[in-house]
Amino acid sequence: MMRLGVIADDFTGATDIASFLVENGLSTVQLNGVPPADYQVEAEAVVISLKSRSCPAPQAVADALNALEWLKRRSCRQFYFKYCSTFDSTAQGNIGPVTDALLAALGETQTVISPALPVNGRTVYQGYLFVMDQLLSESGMRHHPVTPMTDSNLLRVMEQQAQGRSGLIPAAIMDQGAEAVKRQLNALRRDGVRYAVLDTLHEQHLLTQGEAVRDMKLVTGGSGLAIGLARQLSQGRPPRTAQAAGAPRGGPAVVLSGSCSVMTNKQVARYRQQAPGQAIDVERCMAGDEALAEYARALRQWVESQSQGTLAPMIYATSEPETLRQIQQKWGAEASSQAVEQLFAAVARHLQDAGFQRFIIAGGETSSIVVQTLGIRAFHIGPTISPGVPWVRSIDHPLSLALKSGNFGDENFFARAQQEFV
Ligand SMILES: Nc1ncnc2c1ncn2[C@@H]1O[C@H](COP(=O)(O)OP(=O)(O)OP(=O)(O)O)[C@@H](O)[C@H]1O
Ligand SMILES: O=C(O)[C@@H](O)C(=O)CO
Repeated sequence: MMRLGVIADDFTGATDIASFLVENGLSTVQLNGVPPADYQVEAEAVVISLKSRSCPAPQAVADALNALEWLKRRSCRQFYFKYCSTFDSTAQGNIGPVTDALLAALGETQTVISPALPVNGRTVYQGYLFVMDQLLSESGMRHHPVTPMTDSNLLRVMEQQAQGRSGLIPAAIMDQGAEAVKRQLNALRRDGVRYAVLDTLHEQHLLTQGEAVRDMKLVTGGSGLAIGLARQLSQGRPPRTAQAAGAPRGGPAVVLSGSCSVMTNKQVARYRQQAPGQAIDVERCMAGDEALAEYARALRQWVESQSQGTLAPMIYATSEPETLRQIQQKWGAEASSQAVEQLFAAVARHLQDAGFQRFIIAGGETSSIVVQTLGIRAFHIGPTISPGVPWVRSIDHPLSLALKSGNFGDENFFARAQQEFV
């Protein structure tokens, strides 16, 4: 029985929520894009990952409705629209239009807005979203290159994007428990409020929210609300059974790091002291298709020659901001990042052919391109390595992957993913 269908607006965001679902007892499969109508999946929760976060609203709406249709055909009982815990949306914003379209398609008039993930420092108070100790609009997100967030008030942001009105369920009501939250949701509904923004200061608030919305047809949020909801749907079942299908295989492993985030830079620096590493030479990626193919073959040979140690060899494009700035100035940001992605794709394909079975990958775009290249359409979600980063096991191929969002994980992530789980 499919209890929950999640429509996620990006790839590592999908893996993030899937990880919280299994950790709270629901067996979960992630699908990369909407599969054909006859594709069979056995799981209590299904997460469909889209690439719609920075799309224009009409495209994002069409993708979300397509995913909804697939889930509805499987008699899915409840639906969850997953967006970023920092509410990333363009100036034209597609979170509002997608929410409106899903509500209309399900014949519903109200949903909740809950992006919070306190374990990663995202909280909501009086409807304002905080990143650690800063308002969203005063955090680094105000400079985001694609989705700069200059307003932290979620009621306002929603009303600017969507057709209906927003209302708030404040922390004081959240503290009173699920029955009080349900009463407030009903009161807001009577007042014609379509989007109820949920204050969230800590995990207990997420558990209260899960109980309050367990019968709501459509919920929306980051991955935190999934903690509360999964606890309800699994009735508190321990995670071990749900995670079993995604447990990592043994076999040769490699680390591919394509993120330049602050945390990934720290992780790469630490791992270089523990295992063999090879930095990517961007110039060789930019020298045309043949040179790139030749470079990928050379890297395959290097990885194979290094894979006798206890920890997997690493290939990394990860660079400090100043180095990256120089690369981008010389080659162009778009062209250099695409060439690096192509190189990772080619190397991953070679290593798959060479029998590598575990890929540890850093960066959302990098993960997405590698998964696509390896021909992975769906995977079971396994045990959590760090909050929001699980091991996953492909359904279509004998492969296990750890797909890390740029800023997620601790400094020792790459080594821990291998030492503590296989
Ligand atoms: N040295 C480099 N020179 C040029 N481009 C690079 C370099 N290193 C990485 N890139 C590119 O930067 C982009 C990083 O995006 P990616 O989504 O993989 O990481 P991220 O943004 O840190 O992760 P997330 O999206 O999970 O936050 C990729 O397109 C990658 O190819
Ligand atoms: O919610 C988050 O912060 C993450 O799942 C994410 O979406 C990162 O892209």
